[in-house]
Amino acid sequence: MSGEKEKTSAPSSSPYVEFCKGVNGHDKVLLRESRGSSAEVYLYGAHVTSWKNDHGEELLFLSSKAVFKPPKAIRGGIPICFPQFGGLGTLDQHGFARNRLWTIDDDPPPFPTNTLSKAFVDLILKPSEEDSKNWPHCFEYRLRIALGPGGDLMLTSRIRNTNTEGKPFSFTFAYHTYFSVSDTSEVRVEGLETLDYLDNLQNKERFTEQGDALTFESEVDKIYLSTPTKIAIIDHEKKRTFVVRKDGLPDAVVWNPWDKKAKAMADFGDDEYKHMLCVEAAAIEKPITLKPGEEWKGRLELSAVPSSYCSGQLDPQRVLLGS
Ligand SMILES: O=P(O)(O)OC[C@H]1O[C@@H](O)[C@H](O)[C@@H](O)[C@@H]1O
Repeated sequence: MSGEKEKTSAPSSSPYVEFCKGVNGHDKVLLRESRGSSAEVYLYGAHVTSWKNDHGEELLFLSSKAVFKPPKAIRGGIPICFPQFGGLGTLDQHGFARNRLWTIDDDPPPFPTNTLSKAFVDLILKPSEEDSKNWPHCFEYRLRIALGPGGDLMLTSRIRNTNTEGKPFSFTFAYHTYFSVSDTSEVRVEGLETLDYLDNLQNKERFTEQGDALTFESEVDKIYLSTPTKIAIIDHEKKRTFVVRKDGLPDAVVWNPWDKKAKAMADFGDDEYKHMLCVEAAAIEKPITLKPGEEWKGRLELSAVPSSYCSGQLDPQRVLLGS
């Protein structure tokens, strides 16, 4: 509009994207969609800590004991596990991306897909000197976090090998999503039944999931292999179904620490395991290998849809096919 001074300071806020301070003065980005849904992203870890629907209801679990202080990763939301999932390598558990300070990517390369979203932020991570000592590879990790007009949350990771000496590198990866649920014992996960999994509680031994949808009554820590691109988490008490859509991420981790492990974690409330479930879109069994100049893309799309589930009346195919 004429007469209005254009803001020159970067980054500049808009009705859709606001740059502000969060817990302990950490930089935070608020994404808002016109119908009322929102998300919060900390630059520390490129960590999504909140995702709310257009009624303002929180959809992600964030521990009341979460520590917003480096080098600890934030407990809850969506930590990024890169370049290593879990203890599968020489790095610290889940790699270093979740406890590094990311920066705003002001000039991201164009996105091939056309999104209608105006509420998005582009972040970038490049290795520090210390990272290069522990993991001697050059990379650029670009992450776009976007809220769709209907409130869907979309995370797109683009990781490029920028080694100049012709060296390839391999990594494992996960979007470690903590979903907020009314009661973990009442939740069902559909889309993983009959698949093979590695059980982290039994030395990563391989088993095949039997029977029906997954339900939970004790600690679970499983890596499901070659999973479908859609997984549903059905919370009948809340009458809500989360649909996880993923691309480039063949595996899916399901984790809940249950009571004993919950008590052993300093940044997790003793009873909080009753209200959370991690379903993590991942690439673990077959590490991703990139030659110099190559780029990998891994995309996660989360939606929360109202569901009127009554036990025994649900056709899993209908949830997964979205009809
Ligand atoms: O405490 P962290 O490092 O955030 O990890 C939490 C859990 O993350 C899960 O992804 C792993 O499968 C579990 O084994 C692990 O305990």
